[in-house]
Amino acid sequence: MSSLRITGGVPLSGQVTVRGAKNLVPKAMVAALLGSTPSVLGNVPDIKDVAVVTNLLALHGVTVNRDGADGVLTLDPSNVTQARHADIDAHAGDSRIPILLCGPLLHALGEAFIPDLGGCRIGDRPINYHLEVLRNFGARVEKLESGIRMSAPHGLQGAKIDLPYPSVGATEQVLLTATRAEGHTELRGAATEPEIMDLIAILQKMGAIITVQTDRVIRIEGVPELRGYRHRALPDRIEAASWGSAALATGGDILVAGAKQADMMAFLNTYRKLGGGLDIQDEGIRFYHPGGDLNPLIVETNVHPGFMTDWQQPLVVALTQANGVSIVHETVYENRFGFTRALNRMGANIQLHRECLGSVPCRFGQRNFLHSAVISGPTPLKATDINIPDLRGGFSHLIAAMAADGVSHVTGIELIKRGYEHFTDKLAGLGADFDLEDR
Ligand SMILES: CC(=O)N[C@H]1[C@@H](OP(=O)(O)OP(=O)(O)OC[C@H]2O[C@@H](n3ccc(=O)[nH]c3=O)[C@H](O)[C@@H]2O)O[C@H](CO)[C@@H](O)[C@@H]1O
Ligand SMILES: C=C(OP(=O)(O)O)C(=O)O
Repeated sequence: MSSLRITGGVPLSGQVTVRGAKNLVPKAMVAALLGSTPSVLGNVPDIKDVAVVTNLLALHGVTVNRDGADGVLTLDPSNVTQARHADIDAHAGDSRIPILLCGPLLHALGEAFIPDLGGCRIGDRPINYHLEVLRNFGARVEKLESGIRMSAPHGLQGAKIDLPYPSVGATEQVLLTATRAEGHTELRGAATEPEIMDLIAILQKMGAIITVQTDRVIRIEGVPELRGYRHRALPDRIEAASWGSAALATGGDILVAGAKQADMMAFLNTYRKLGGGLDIQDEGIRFYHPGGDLNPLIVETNVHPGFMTDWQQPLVVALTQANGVSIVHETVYENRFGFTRALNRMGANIQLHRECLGSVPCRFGQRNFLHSAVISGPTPLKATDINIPDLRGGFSHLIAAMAADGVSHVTGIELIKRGYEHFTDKLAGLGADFDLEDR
């Protein structure tokens, strides 16, 4: 397990490049299973979640060839086969993606098995919406000791589905199942994140008929066959925002090449109100600390087009340096503030509350979840030893260590490789002072 010894106090300055979005690329890879011919996906980052899905697809007979330099994947689904449960379980890693293989495998093989899911430990993260959706399409769902087995002996039929919450994964579940189902599907309460729209674009390239209406309604007309696609994945708006937060927290200046303004509007507004400097260009976005005080803010996470939940953890580190009291109301996950314990050990002043401290409708009020944070600043941060808890909390710990006075020892950095491509190379390129230790 690798660890980092980070000497803080160095402003991060320079340029990084973000490539394909962690929250789109693995789904696009799964979509290739629906095609009768090979697909080609470009702008693919070298991250662990892509490696996990590559292995899972290979277990099911899909050949995945990668042109490493350009990040181009060629996926050939012509020999799809059922994989052994034990093999799937061993390769599922800490990814959320296996659940999305169900629809395509049910179409291709009439059966599917998914292991218990991984992903960031930021709440219970049930899959009840997914299972309900698949039952609505006609799948039989059986809970096993090690996961869930599904079958669709009579194929899959279009359905009317109303999601209780605009779940990204459940929306993807519907899209990946309905496009080849018999008949029409109407989805109400759909998520509309940029990554969802990019997946819809991919499916349309394959021959799917998908209409995105107003008020989160999506209609899909099932077709008997889909063909392979050629697509360049949209950039990772979460990694871009993470580097922006790092620039502010360390007093630096980072040009994020590839960052796409249209996907980050809510983040950019918040960044500007916080007092961060922005230079929005066609090829990327420059994030910088302009000097002077940072302004305290009230930030409420929400589904798109609101402030994305994955943006909040790195931004909280910058809020610890704002001149006053800030509030973050996390309305998407019930347990996403565990990472603040390490920040408080470093000298931050973050108090967690069970109340909804904001006006965004939230499922967690009065349910004993510490899902609102009150952050008092500015507080100088002191170096400490940190073990990374999850992907975004881990990146926030890296930012804090780089902003802190002294030498921090950060372990468990493998988790960060799930969603940040070559992040130690990028940190070195930005002037960070650290040593990588392999244990
Ligand atoms: C791999 C990937 O794309 N991950 C993203 C995806 O996660 P993921 O798709 O897992 O997130 P969802 O949008 O489904 O989850 C949102 C909320 O719905 C709840 N829920 C979800 C499904 C379900 O069956 N039952 C249920 O109750 C979750 O517990 C959570 O409280 O969207 C999240 C919200 O933008 C992001 O933070 C994740 O980075
Ligand atoms: C929660 C996240 O990822 P996942 O859903 O893959 O755990 C994230 O990217 O912040």
